[in-house]
Amino acid sequence: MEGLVPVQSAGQRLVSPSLYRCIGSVSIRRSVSGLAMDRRISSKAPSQFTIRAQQESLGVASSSVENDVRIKEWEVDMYQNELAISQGIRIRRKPPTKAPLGYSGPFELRLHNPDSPSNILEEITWFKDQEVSRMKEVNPLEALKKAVENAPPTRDFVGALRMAHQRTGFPALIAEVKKASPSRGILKENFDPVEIAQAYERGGAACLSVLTDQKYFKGGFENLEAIRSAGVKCPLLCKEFVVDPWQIYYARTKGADAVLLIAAILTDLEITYLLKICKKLGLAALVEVHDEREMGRALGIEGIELVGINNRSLETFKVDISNTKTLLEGEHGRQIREKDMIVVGESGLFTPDDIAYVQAAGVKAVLVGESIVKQNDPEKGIAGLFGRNISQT
Ligand SMILES: O=P(O)(O)OC[C@@H](O)[C@@H](O)c1c[nH]c2ccccc12
Repeated sequence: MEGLVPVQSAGQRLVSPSLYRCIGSVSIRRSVSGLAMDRRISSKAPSQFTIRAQQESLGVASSSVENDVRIKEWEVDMYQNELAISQGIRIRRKPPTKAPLGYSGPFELRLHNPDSPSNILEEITWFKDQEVSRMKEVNPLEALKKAVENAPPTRDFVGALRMAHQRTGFPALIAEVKKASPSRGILKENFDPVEIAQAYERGGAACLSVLTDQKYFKGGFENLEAIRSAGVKCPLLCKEFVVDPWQIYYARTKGADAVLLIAAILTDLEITYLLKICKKLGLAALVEVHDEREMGRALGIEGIELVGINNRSLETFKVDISNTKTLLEGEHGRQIREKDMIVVGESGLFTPDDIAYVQAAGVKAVLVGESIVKQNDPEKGIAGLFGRNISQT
């Protein structure tokens, strides 16, 4: 990684934060192609010193140099999109922008991309990108890193799932604290996250999942914090749309024990880096897949312990619990057993038959929101979902 264009030097930023991200002392780029691009740019892009020297000696207008830098930034974003597409990722991470003035290069021939989001997942991802930029200004990464040093230790999310599975003989339950969703609207009017979390814990949940997205799920980081400080013992999954390492640090400071990484929006290299950050911070990571291709990608990434199979497409909202079975058949299922990974069956589970169905398919855990959060008494909701009391077996 040496020899990169510096992220910042002499108090003046040469490239935008979207190009380079700092994790500890290591500067990383957002994509595999980015690694190649780093080399390309580092050999071509002048240092700030050189830029200034050139400007002074040649009298070149600084705006033209800035435009060159803008072109490079834009091109890198385009390369990143190409890489994501090559991995079967349909979600574009940012709205397409027109090439900067004076651009000539490999993307000239590219067909025009529609500039409105093509589905809800893409819309959420675009919004998240801006939201995170705003949040970063209030809470810079350096401050979060300091806060993490003094944060209480995390709880063992994966261990809690394994223990509950052994104890009950059922898939371990990750019970979701969820007020609303774009597909189902408001699920519970009088929503008290702490009360719900405590009821889930009494009902035998192994872990909890807490939606922190405000705009689309009416969740919040304050819910995560409140549940944590109310003395709930279950490990907590921060249910977010992670597109930036900063969000992982932030989740850790707010009491998360695990985070969600959605394969539909992250490249393999991003998942790899984010897993490393999770490990460094003592967090578990639930890597979510929805189709065969994403499952294949997840199996090729080193260090994944928990894979979630979402039965709901985040692009179309279609729910089909046979997705869990399909993705666990054949070679993928064999590799999962061989690696002793825990598979979590996610979404659309309502009855003891549903639980039995995904268990027979091979899951050791389930992630359930709607069917239990909607009940007047979520504790009883859990017993209804499993067909028996799973709190003391
Ligand atoms: O409410 P359900 O159908 O039981 O689903 C829970 C959970 O699987 C779902 O909320 C979910 C799965 N993956 C996500 C990613 C983002 C937001 C939400 C989700």
